[in-house]
Amino acid sequence: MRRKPVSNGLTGNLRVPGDKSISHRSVIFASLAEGKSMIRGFLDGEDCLRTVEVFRNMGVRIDREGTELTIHGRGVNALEEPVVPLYFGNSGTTARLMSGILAGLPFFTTAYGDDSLSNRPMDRVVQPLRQMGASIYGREDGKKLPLAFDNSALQGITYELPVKSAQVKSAVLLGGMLAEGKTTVIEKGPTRNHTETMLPEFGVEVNKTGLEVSIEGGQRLRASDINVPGDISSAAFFIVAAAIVPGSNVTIKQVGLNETRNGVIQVLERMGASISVTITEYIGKEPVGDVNVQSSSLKGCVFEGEIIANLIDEIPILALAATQAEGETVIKDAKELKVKETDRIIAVCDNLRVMGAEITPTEDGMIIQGPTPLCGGEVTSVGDHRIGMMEAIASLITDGEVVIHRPESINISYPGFFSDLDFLLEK
Ligand SMILES: O=C(O)C1=C[C@@H](OP(=O)(O)O)[C@@H](O)[C@H](O)C1
Ligand SMILES: C=C(OP(=O)(O)O)C(=O)O
Repeated sequence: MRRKPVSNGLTGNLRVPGDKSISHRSVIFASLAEGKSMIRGFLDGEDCLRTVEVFRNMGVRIDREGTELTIHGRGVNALEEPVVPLYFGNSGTTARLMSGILAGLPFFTTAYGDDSLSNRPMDRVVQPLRQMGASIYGREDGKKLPLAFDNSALQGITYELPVKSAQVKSAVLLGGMLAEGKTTVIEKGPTRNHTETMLPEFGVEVNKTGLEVSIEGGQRLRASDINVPGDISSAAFFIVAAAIVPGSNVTIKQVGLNETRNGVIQVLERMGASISVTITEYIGKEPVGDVNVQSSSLKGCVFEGEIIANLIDEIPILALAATQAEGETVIKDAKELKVKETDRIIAVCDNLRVMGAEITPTEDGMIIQGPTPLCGGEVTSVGDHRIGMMEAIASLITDGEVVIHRPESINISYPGFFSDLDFLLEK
């Protein structure tokens, strides 16, 4: 794909597609529940559609009309043994959350992923689930997909998370929901909290005190309708675009502003971006609102520690913002980037360097000097949706054409990305 730099800013109001984390969880919880759930604003990107397919293969009727799903749940006990291997595609969230469920189901399942997912660590969920009594087999002794889950009764555990990961927290809690007794997960620091805030909407009691979350096994889920807010991780691409392209004024409407997800806004504010946020409503426990951003000069900053988990998927696009900021930006404590769809430390640095950025990878992040004018060239998404979108936004400010290889990976989380971008560029 070829993208040309623009001479005008981005303007207008936009609703971005539904939140990916909330869409996955809506499908999982509604499929385990008894009764009919309607999910509105569902993200119809490839990753979330994998989660839908997984439950269809276990006998759940899920009707989809665009971004509206009707899920005809019949309860956990009505799930059927799939006759085919389950395919998780590129989706880490499907793989980790579903491992918690499959480990606790009374039948045999196998699961596999694409090349990228097959190289991502699964021991982080397999290990605690085995401690709960799960029979899990897999490549490299269960460190990697493909995995197989055999019928075994799970027992609740208390588990201290060795990594800051909402996927691992969720896998253990979901295993705990199907186990006997109580399961407690203790986090090293806050991570996105959608699992624990959404389960009560499906009638499941979850107790959270500080960094400890507990669930009693054997609880039944009842159907619930969910309205999915816009995904702040998708909005982040246009928020940064508007911040760095002169003459921009963009409002992202009805976007999720959950406090465990809004780090990108906090960091951009620290960098001097002109952003205003208005919370307009609460959908369930999720604050939702509008984010207005106008172009302004940015300054470099250091971001590290607790906020990293809160903006982990936004680091590629924040790195681009940093190339346009005055001075040095240092990103630390972000080693988890190495085990995403690609090694995002390397993918971000390699591709931004092609465009002339001064950026150096480190063990747990990167160091960026700015501001640097960016130039045209050939870059690749390396099959990683967030890298592809970052490159498309970078191409707005280069001095010549940018060729983006493998742009189709963007469909993983944002199928209408280019038409939304072009809409904001129309005058
Ligand atoms: O729980 C979730 O929905 C997610 C958690 C994060 O992963 P980790 O749990 O691996 O940090 C994030 O990167 C991913 O896009 C979605
Ligand atoms: C890391 C991501 O997703 P997942 O882990 O679900 O593949 C992401 O969307 O940036």
